[in-house]
Amino acid sequence: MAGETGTPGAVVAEAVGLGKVHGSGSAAVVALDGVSARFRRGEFTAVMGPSGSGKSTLLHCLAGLDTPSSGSARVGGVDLGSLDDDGLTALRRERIGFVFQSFNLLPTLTAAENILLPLSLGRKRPDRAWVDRVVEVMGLGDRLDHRPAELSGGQQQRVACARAVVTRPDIVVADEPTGNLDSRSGARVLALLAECSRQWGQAVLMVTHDPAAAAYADRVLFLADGRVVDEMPYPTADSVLDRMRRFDDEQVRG
Ligand SMILES: Nc1ncnc2c1ncn2[C@@H]1O[C@H](COP(=O)(O)OP(=O)(O)OP(=O)(O)O)[C@@H](O)[C@H]1O
Repeated sequence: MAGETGTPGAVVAEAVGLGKVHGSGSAAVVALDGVSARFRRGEFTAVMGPSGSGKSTLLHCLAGLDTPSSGSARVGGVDLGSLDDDGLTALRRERIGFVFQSFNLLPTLTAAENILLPLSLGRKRPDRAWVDRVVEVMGLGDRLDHRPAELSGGQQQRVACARAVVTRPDIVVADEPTGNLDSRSGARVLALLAECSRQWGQAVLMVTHDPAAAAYADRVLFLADGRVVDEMPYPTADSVLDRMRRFDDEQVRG
């Protein structure tokens, strides 16, 4: 399986006709309505769209954190729906890295212990050179012994990023990773995500509302009402902003 997903440009994650309905009866909300998309090794994808368009739900389904109502989510050729709880936990730990807006660090552990946590949970030996490189790119060398409460928001998010990539997962999913950060910390996090895809060959999937953040990606998928409505390769902040304005105009006219 590692060989299959190790080739540059290989599809490492895929949404196939993904549908998700939250709730039931009169309270049912269609969050995803048949989303199909492929995510390749070395490709950084930003997911954008209005509030409630299904961005987080798509990320959660692809990361095995939510179960689709129809269609399938695949990572490394494995249909997540075919796995039992233990299989899903192992796949998430080994193949998927997560970065959330809320950091989700363990408060009693130091930065170094938080970064190495996925390896210790998987009983894997750290690759020292790799860990050092991640820590260097994140600029965390002098903060490793600090606990989360002793770190700034930007530093905490960089620890969360380092933790997400320390196992060299096939895919890194980031849900508004810069939403709570000042622009300098945000730029650092985005630079790491870009390096993950360009230098280290991971597929990176990031939800953002910020055109400047999306400009770090190789392409943007635009969602509306639970569907992929457009895709933009080689985005710039201006081209993304322009596209978003046209969506707004279309909605007003429609
Ligand atoms: N657990 C849930 N129960 C019920 N409805 C939900 C649940 N999670 C999401 N939804 C609904 O599904 C739709 C899609 O939500 P989702 O969070 O995926 O959108 P989003 O594009 O990420 O939004 P935002 O940009 O505001 O974060 C929304 O209408 C939302 O209210």
